[in-house]
Amino acid sequence: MVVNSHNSIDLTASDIISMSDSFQESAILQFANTSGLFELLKEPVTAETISESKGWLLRKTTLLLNVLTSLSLVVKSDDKYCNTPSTNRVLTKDGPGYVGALIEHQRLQWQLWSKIGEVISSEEPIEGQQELKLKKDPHANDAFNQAMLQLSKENIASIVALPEMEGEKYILDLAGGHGTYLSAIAKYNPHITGQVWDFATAREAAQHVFADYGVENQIEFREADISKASSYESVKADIAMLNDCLHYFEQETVVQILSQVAGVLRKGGTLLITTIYMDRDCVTPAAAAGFSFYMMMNTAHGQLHPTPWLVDQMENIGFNVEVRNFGRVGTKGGKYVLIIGQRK
Ligand SMILES: C[S@@+](CC[C@H](N)C(=O)[O-])C[C@H]1O[C@@H](n2cnc3c(N)ncnc32)[C@H](O)[C@@H]1O
Repeated sequence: MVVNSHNSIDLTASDIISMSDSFQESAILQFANTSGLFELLKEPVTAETISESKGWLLRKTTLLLNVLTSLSLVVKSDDKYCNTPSTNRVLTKDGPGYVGALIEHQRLQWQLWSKIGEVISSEEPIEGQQELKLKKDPHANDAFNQAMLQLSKENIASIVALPEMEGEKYILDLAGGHGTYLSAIAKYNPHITGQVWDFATAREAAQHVFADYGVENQIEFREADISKASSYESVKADIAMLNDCLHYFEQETVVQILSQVAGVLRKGGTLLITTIYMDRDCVTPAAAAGFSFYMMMNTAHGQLHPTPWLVDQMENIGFNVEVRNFGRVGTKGGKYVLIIGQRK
């Protein structure tokens, strides 16, 4: 790999072949996750034990365990295999950073990703995209909501700690899905009330989360489309959140949503947006361009919006805006930001 004078990378043939091969690693990881293999590898065990407990052929089970070892997901010592500490943390159900639902959500996208040509030619949602799939596939819907919940966990403490969360406030968690942000805020401050707005497909997950946090008396779920002006009629709020959701919409709709949200916020009210950061060039950081394409694949109107463009729109609408780095820096230079808008 050579970095040339324009900072683009001159890939070698071997880089390109690795790029093409990388689907194999995804498939292996996703199969191990969905089959429950990592739950069996919390303690050192032989390939025979795994093969018997799963009903898999011993020779092929051994090959799977060896390749998982080569991928650093498992360690092999003598004849026994065992999860690495990071696999225990991230890929077993009682691990503190468990993301198994997210990996399952990715696994369920194999068929969709074989249809890039169809997606790129269609204005309408196609089979396998979220608009059609989540309504009719309870397993996919559950994996999606749990995946989003798992991803939000890293951000919750920073949102709860914002000074804006003090006092008696009415908060809207727009496209709030599982409702974890608002539940955590309401648990921290019993004077908080509010609503989580999302589609019917998120209701059950959100109601479980409200009960887990013990905040059912403070907040409620409302089935509402955040892109429709009618959803905002007669609504007033002190704080609105648009966390990780503006990438479901084309630019024109984003501007409408921001204006509608500005219209419901009281003077001095706050709009919070968490998002993956993207530069104006729509290419950097590389992780952002990848995520933008991922949203195009998963939804009919999805794409990530450049963060400076979002800030411009908010300022035009009448917000004082601040952008803070937020959460950890991801792979391929990816980073997360919290955009805070104060209504003038
Ligand atoms: C990536 S999830 C984010 C959930 C939550 N805000 C978070 O940050 O974890 C995006 C959510 O937007 C919801 N959504 C997408 N389009 C919507 C719309 N037009 N109206 C309401 N919710 C919508 C989806 O159903 C999904 O729950």
